[in-house]
Amino acid sequence: MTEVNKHETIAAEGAVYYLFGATGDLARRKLFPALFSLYKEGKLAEDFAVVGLARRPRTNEQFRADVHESIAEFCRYKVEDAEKWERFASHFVYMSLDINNVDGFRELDRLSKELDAQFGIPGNRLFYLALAPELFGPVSFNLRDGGMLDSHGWNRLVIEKPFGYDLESARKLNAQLSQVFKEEEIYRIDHYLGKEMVQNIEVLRFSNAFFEPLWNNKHIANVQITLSETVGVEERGGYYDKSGALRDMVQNHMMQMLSMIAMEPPSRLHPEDIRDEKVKALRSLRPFESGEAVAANVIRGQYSEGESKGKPLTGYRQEDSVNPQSATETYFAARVFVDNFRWAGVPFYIRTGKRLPVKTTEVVIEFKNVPDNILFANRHDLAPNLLVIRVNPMEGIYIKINAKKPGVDNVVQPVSMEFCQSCQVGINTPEAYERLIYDAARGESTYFTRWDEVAQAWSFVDRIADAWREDGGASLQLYPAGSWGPERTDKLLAQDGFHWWPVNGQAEDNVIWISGGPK
Ligand SMILES: NC(=O)C1=CN([C@@H]2O[C@H](COP(=O)(O)OP(=O)(O)OC[C@H]3O[C@@H](n4cnc5c(N)ncnc54)[C@H](OP(=O)(O)O)[C@@H]3O)[C@@H](O)[C@H]2O)C=CC1
Ligand SMILES: O=C1O[C@H](COP(=O)(O)O)[C@@H](O)[C@H](O)[C@H]1O
Repeated sequence: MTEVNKHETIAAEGAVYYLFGATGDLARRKLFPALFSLYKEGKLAEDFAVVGLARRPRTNEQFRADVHESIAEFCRYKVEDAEKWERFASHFVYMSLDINNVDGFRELDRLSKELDAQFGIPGNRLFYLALAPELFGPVSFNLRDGGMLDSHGWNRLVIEKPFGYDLESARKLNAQLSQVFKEEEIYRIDHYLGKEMVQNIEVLRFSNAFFEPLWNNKHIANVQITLSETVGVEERGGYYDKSGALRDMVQNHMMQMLSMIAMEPPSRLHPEDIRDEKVKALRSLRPFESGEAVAANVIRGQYSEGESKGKPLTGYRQEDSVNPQSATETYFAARVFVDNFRWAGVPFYIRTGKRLPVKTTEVVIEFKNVPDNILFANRHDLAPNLLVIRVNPMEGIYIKINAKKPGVDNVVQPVSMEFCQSCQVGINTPEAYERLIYDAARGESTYFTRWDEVAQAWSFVDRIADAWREDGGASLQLYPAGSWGPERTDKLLAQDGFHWWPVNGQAEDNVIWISGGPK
């Protein structure tokens, strides 16, 4: 085991995990594999049970076979042998239940008591809602009315995104959940917060003398956040066409990453102190006060037909379950400002889109240049220092610095030094959902979004959505699938004298890599 991976394993307290939506896509691709990984690593001991819940009928055996199939396909650990599998699978049971029928919840309570007794579980209950958002309210009411919240242990509600469609609907949803659960019992998932390198942002900032003193507008020229995807809308057109990139990626993942880069250091490492600082950063975002401000700073794109690696790609409007006249954005870019003492005047450029050339999530911190120095032959074209945080799929950081080119000419050349975390511990290790389920089971809420964060992010995003609604689609720009989005995105930075830095390790040719170079 490498240094990076050395840690003490503490099993979460025993609990029953209620997986609502157990026959769905998220459970199959993410949740079953995450539970298996936690079990393999000893983070789930033997005192747990998983109850799969959905309407369609399944026997326990069929359910366990589904779980096995999902693990074989998606889990980073493999099932070793039949005996070990049987032991793990014996913790899984299935119950057919319609969320709208309270009687089913009473029966679930009876089953829960049997499971508590069978596995020695002290009445702790974790409800994971992998369901369409309109079911979050009804399921909460029926959990309460069906007597599911009256056991001796704790109750926790884990809910998937999207948390509402706008601020108003999010408020309504929150009001429903608050009738049943206290804020500290609600764990709102943003899976980006479960990613290793997103969590690493705080560590890099606050534990390095190299970075901490420079983390402000005196030394940072701009910040660039890219969340690019090569996939199109795939089979999720029904959901995505109503959502678009703004609601699907910006309101949650992008705002969370931005708040972690911009936040002040918390005075204590307590979840509430950290979340207080994040919400303060979100509150400092300069709101777009008019349609003109949105038009000048925000780019809204949609992919049209294009190609990638010689393969033709269809346009968004030709995708299944998408309105052929859709004005939904599959691309978003913006220049935003955090109007506080630390960040005044520093542009944050953010972009996300589907059908872009590479799958990558990266943050680039571009530092201001040093004053002109007469000693250097090429002093007028020194490259700025960069700190690049690679979040996904490759994890790690690299910094770009300037060094003397060997020889007598006093020429300065850019060199990069890299810490490649993926090279040490593998790609996407551990998966975000593992960390988040484990945290929820331990009552650790730092990497879940608190209501005021969600509300603040919606109020920022709603102004953009309002402006777009008013312009009736006029601001939508098409970009060929497989390209880097509408051309205007480059102009947004050029106006300020900047450009997007290459992502996905596509560093410029003239950079020398001190540690092997990007993978
Ligand atoms: N899939 C993904 O990658 C991601 C999903 N999410 C979010 O996770 C949630 C679930 O998504 P996903 O798994 O893709 O959705 P699916 O449509 O694949 O699954 C929905 C699940 O809900 C169950 N269900 C629907 N209605 C009822 C009902 N009345 N009573 C009981 N169960 C019901 C369905 O089972 P049955 O029909 O048998 O009742 C099914 O198991 C959504 O909020 C989504 O936004 C978030 C990020 C990524
Ligand atoms: O939440 C979502 O995230 C995924 C991208 O997640 P990543 O971990 O693969 O970067 C995105 O494809 C999806 O549309 C969105 O709902």
